[in-house]
Amino acid sequence: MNDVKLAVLGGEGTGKSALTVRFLTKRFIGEYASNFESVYSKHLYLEGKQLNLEIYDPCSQPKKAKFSLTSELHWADGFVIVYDISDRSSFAFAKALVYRIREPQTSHCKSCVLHFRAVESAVLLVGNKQDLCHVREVGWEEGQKLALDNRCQFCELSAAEQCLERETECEQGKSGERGRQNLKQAPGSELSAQSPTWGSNSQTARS
Ligand SMILES: Nc1nc2c(ncn2[C@@H]2O[C@H](COP(=O)(O)OP(=O)(O)OP(=O)(O)O)[C@@H](O)[C@H]2O)c(=O)[nH]1
Repeated sequence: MNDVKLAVLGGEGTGKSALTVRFLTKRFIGEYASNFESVYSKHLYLEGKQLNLEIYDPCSQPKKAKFSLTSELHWADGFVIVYDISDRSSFAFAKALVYRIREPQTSHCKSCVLHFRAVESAVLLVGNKQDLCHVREVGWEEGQKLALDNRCQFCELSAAEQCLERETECEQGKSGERGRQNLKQAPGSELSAQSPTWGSNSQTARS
């Protein structure tokens, strides 16, 4: 079975936990305790292959050096960078994260070390809270451009609701279908959460 490690990063309150839990359980839970960072584990099938997916969901640590990302770059195979489409500052934060991951000096990242050549990490840029498109501060085109310019995938989503319904209401909400994950849970697969083996605040995972 292949192991795939994903780190979910982004500004405070952008919905990292909501998206992670929605993906894992198909449920939206409105409020989370944000004091702990967690690594969730799940078995699933993707394109006929069985995967053991580990997802790192950090807690927000405003005082932490925001863009060092050293531990994450060593640990993760790929990154999900989340911003809130109704919060422009969260887009600026996401942009800085994308630049950090893509900057040439990031040659010590896990995938580069593994392959002894400049293999890039996969990055998915997610504009969350598409249901708040009536108070949108970041255009769909801006997200798409940032992604294209930095060799990332891009989608807008709402962890809170079905995007398809919202698309009919939002002039710019054309990306929800593209953002759908084509991941299928393996029969008998298990979801579990544990503390990360690295990080500055390795404590009990939230439930
Ligand atoms: N309207 C709306 N609210 C959302 C959505 N996703 C998350 N939220 C809300 O946004 C707030 C923050 O969500 P979290 O999932 O805790 O965000 P986070 O990025 O994990 O937060 P920190 O860990 O504190 O940085 C909560 O009140 C959620 O209910 C969404 O798609 N739409």
